[in-house]
Amino acid sequence: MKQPQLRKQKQMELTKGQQDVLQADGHLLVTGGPGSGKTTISILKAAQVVEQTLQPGQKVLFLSFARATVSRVVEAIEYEQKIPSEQKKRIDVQTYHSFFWRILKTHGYLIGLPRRLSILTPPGEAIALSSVRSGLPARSLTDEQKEAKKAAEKAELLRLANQEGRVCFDLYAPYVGDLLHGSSRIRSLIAAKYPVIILDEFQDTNDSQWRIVQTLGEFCRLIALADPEQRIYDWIGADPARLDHLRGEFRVSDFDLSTDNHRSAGTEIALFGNDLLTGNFRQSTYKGIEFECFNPFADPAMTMLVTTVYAARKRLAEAKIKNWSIAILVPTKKMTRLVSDALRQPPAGMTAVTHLAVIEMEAAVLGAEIIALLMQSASYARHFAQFIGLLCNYYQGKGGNEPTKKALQEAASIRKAYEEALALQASGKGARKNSILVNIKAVYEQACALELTGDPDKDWRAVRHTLEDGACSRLKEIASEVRNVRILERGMQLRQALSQDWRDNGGYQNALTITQQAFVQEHFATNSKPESGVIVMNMHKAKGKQFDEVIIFEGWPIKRKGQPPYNADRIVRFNSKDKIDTQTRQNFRVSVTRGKRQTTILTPKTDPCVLLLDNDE
Ligand SMILES: Nc1ncnc2c1ncn2[C@@H]1O[C@H](COP(=O)(O)OP(=O)(O)OP(=O)(O)O)[C@@H](O)[C@H]1O
Repeated sequence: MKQPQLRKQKQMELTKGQQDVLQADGHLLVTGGPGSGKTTISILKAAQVVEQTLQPGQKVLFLSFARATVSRVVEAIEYEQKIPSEQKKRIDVQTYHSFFWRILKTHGYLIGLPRRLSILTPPGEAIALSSVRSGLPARSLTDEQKEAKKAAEKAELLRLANQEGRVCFDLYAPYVGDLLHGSSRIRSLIAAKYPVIILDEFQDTNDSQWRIVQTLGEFCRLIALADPEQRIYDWIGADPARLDHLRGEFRVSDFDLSTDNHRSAGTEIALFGNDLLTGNFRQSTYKGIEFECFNPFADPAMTMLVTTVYAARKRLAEAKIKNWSIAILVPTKKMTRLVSDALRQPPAGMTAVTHLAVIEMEAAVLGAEIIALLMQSASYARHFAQFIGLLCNYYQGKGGNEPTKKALQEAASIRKAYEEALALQASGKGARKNSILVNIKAVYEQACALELTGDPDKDWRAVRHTLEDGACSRLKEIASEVRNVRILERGMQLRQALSQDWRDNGGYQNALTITQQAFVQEHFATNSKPESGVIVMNMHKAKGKQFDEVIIFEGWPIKRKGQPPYNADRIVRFNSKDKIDTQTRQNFRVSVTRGKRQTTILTPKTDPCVLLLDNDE
C-alpha cells in the first residue's frame, strides 16, 4: 500500500515497525512503551485508510478513554502536516463515553430504557447515591458492609436509569453491550459509518468495553494500541489478559514498537521507567532524570518545589521552547491543593508561580450551580427552596464517590432546619434565632439584592464576592471552591448563553439550566487544548499526556507526639515496602515517562520513596 498523500514538509522518519503498520491489512494490534509512536502511526494509518478505502460519508473512529487524551490526539492530527485537512476531518476522535452515549440516546429504548435519557454526571451521581451512603460508615467497613454498599449503590443506579432515564457513566458500556449483542442492525449501522475503529489504550479496557469490542470486530476493522505495562485501571476492571483476548477472538497482526522512544529521545527517561518496573536499577544516574531530597517539613519542601519549577522554566525559556509545559505530578487530591496554594503564596516571599491546578471538580461544579441560581431573579416563590436544595446537593456531592460523614450530616442538618422553619412559618410562628439558616438566609438575601449588570463576568464575580464576604461560613467555603472552576474562562459558549438570556429576558432567567448544561457538555467536549505553562495534577490524571518537563513531588512523614509519623500523601501507601505492587510501579512509570526533556523527582530526605530503592536495599 502506498503512504498517504504527502505534502511538502519536514518529514518524520518512520521506524521499520511503524512502516510495517502502514503496510498491514486486517485487524492490528500495535504495542509499545511510552512514546514509542503508537498514536502517531495510528493517525497516519487512519489517514491512509481515509484516502484509500473509505466511501463518501464514512469515517475512521478513534476511541480514547479520557478527554485529555482526545485533545492530545486532536493536536497530533493537526500537527501532521502531511495529512490534507479533508482527510483529517474524516478522523473522528471521541471518548468511549461520548461514543456510547450517542448509541444509547438513539437506541436505548430497545433494551427497555425510557425514550428520553439524560446524563447522570459524577456530581449528580454522588448526590443520588448519598442517601444510600449516609446509612453506612464512610470508612473501615467490614467486607460484608462493603458488598452490601456496592449492591445498594448498583441497584439505585439501575433504578435511576430504568425508571428516570438518568444514566451514569459506568452503565454506558454494559447497556451498549446489550444493544450491540441484541441487534445486528445497530452493529451494521455503526460499521457502515465507521468501518475502521482505533482503540487507544486498549490494555485498560474493562470487561463490558471488551464485550462491545467483540461485537464491533465482527463488522469493523480494529486497530488496537496498547502498552500492557501502562495499565492503570485494574481497580475498575482492566484485565492483564486483555491483549490475549483480542488475539484469541480475531486474526490480528501484531506489531511491537517497544524498543523505540521518540518522546524523550536523547534521554534515558524511558530506560529509567523500565527499571522502575522491576526495581533493578541498571545505572546509578539516568540522563534526563534528576532526584532531589528535601527536609521533611512544609516550608523546605515547598521551597524546593518552587525553586525546581523556577529552574525548569528557565531551562525551557533558554532552550526557546514555544508553548512549554511543566507538569507537577502529586500522589493525592490533597497534595494538588497544597501545592497549588504554595505556588500561589510560596514560602519566604518567593515570587508566586502562575499555574493551573487540575482538581476534582465536584465541589466547584455544585458550587457554581449555587452562584448561577443566585444570579437568577428571585421573583418566583420556590427560589429559596431551590437554593436550599442546591446547598444540600453541594454537601451530598462535593466528596464525589467518597463523601465524608460530616458533609452528609451537614446536608441533613440544613434540610432539617429548613423543614423546621417551614413548619414554624405554617403555624404562624417566627423563625428560630439560633437556626443555622439565619446566616445562610442573610447572605442569600444580600446576593439576591445585588444590582446585576448583564455582563456575566461581572455579575458572576459580584455574587461570588457577596458569598465570600458574607457572614455564613458555609457559603464562604462554597465561594472559595467556585474559584477553582474558572467558569467564565471555559470558552465563550457559556458567557454568550448567559448574555443572550439577559438580553432575551431582561435578567438571567435560566442561569442555572445554562450552567448545568455547560458542565454536561464539557464531559464530551473534544476541543480543549492540551495544557501549557505550569500544571499541577494527580499522577493518575497524567496518563496519555506529555510535557516538556515533569516534576514528581510527594508528601513527607509528619511527626506526631507519642505516635509513629503520619505518612500520608506518598506515591506508595505509607511509603511501605509491603504496599509495593505492580500497579504502583506501573503508575509511577507512567508519571515518570510523561517528561520529554527532563523528569525531576522530589522526595523526603528522611524517608525517600521506596520505589527508588534497589530491590536488595
Ligand atoms: N518515527 C518517529 N520519529 C520521530 N518522532 C516520532 C516518531 N514517531 C512518533 N514521534 C514523536 O514522539 C512522540 C511520542 O509519540 P506517540 O505519542 O505517538 O507515542 P505513544 O506510543 O502513543 O506514547 P504513549 O503510550 O506514552 O501515549 C510524539 O511527540 C511524536 O510526534
